[in-house]
Amino acid sequence: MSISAVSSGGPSPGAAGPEPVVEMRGVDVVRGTAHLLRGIGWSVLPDQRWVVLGPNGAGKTTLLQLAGAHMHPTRGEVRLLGETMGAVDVFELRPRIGLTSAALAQRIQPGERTGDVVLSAGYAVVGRGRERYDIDDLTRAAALMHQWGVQAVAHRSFGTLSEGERKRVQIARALMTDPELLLLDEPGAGLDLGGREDLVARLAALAGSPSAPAQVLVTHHVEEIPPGYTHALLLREGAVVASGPLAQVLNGEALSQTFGLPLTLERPGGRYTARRR
Ligand SMILES: Nc1ncnc2c1ncn2[C@@H]1O[C@H](COP(=O)(O)OP(=O)(O)OP(=O)(O)O)[C@@H](O)[C@H]1O
Repeated sequence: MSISAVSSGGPSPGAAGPEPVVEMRGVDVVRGTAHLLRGIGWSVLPDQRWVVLGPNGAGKTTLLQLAGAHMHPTRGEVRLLGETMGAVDVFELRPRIGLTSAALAQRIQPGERTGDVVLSAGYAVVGRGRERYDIDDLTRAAALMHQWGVQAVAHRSFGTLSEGERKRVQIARALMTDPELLLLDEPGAGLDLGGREDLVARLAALAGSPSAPAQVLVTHHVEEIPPGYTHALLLREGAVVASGPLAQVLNGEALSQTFGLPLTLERPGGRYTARRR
């Protein structure tokens, strides 16, 4: 099997510009009496890199589940890679979207060989079974493991890796299918300072690559926003506080409103930092 030949989702003929990879209109997600998301409107273009910021329980993971075709909205329209959710086979859509999350990481058996965790992504399975891989797959997996600094641990079992190595293995796996959209749910969670800085630098390099997919990064921490990210969506209690180009929407006032406490935001050396006012 070759899993590297995936269309790049370019502009449709006659269209004024590139088609959004994510488009949400009037989206609500309701569970019982709980409104997880309300009235979400959001559009992500192929060359954009978005950070989604918000406190615990704001609805960030729910938003990423929708964008990853792992959930349907209760109301409203979600279009992913030009397809409308509800009118498309999600099993055809999901390989075109790379997703990393704590929930997916928990499905990886600690005894799985790390190289197989990356390689098996094309079959949407965790770990190697009876699948057959061709030389292109093996070459791509090796290149991605090199790019994410985990080639040296390819033969180790996943359970023996450090948290930083695990996070980078998951991103390499998410990129294995050459996705048109990469969704990263709190990739910096649980990392020490060195691990975080290494991850931010690698994500900044990916953000700067013109051939890289559209990217959406969920985090609680402005310090984790990689240089090169272009847009921000700020969420609070399931609703959008602000959304748009990073330089326009990310400021102390919007951040204070999002997190519900008075904050100042600074950007020394191209990196953001926030503290209580
Ligand atoms: N099935 C469900 N039924 C009721 N409430 C739910 C359900 N799933 C999630 N929630 C609630 O919806 C809210 C949003 O959850 P979500 O995981 O999207 O938030 P989050 O912003 O990712 O939070 P965190 O930063 O803590 O990971 C939370 O209050 C959560 O408890």
